[in-house]
Amino acid sequence: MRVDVVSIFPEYFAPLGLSLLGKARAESRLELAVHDLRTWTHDVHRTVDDTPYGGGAGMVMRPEPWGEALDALADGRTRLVVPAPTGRLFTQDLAHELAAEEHLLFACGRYEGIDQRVLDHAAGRMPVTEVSLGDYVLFGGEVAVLVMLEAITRLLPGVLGNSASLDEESHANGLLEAPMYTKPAVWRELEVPEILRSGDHGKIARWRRDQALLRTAARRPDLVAALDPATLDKKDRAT
Ligand SMILES: NC(=O)c1ccno1
Repeated sequence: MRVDVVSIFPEYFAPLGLSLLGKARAESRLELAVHDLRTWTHDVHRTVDDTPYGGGAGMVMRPEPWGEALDALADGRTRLVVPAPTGRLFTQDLAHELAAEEHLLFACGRYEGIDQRVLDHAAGRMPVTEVSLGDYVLFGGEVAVLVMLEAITRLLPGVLGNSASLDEESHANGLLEAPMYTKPAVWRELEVPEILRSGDHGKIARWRRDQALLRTAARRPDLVAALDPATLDKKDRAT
């Protein structure tokens, strides 16, 4: 997978050299390049914004630099992703969808956002997806791209040491995962649930499934409501 990120604050992406993301890059599972939008400005002040038509507070990012940036970076494989509060909610399903793309081009808006014509013009030549991390507003798209990149690249083959983790974690099956424990068996008088130390893998699996259902029902009833009934067995229904 190739990823290009365009921002007026490319330094936000320095952490991308760390941890698994850095490993994915080092092992060529991920080609990543970060670009300064001002590269595509031509005035002495390297202007990227101006006042909004129709009035209103703040500034809007001008279309010209973005147009030139997309001209330079997009090709026939590109999917443009624009982090914005107005976007489609970012979920594990969307992370999987984006992880299957050949080329992701992230456009980090700032101020009040990017002139709408940039997205409209881009939509004539590539898929464009505005994506929101949630119902809140950030200073810009950079932090949202960091979050999305971590969620996406950990799904790429070979990036996680043990890909089985992907099958058991939260949202892998529509539920939150069960609580996890490790040694010592007793810590500050708190014991690891006996069932987890029983060695009975069938009972352990059932306990974890029950805990996942109970935890999800308590914290995210919306996820329970969205479950496909066909994925629930009789024991699930009894939980
Ligand atoms: N909610 C978001 O994802 C977002 C992106 C930029 N500002 O807010």
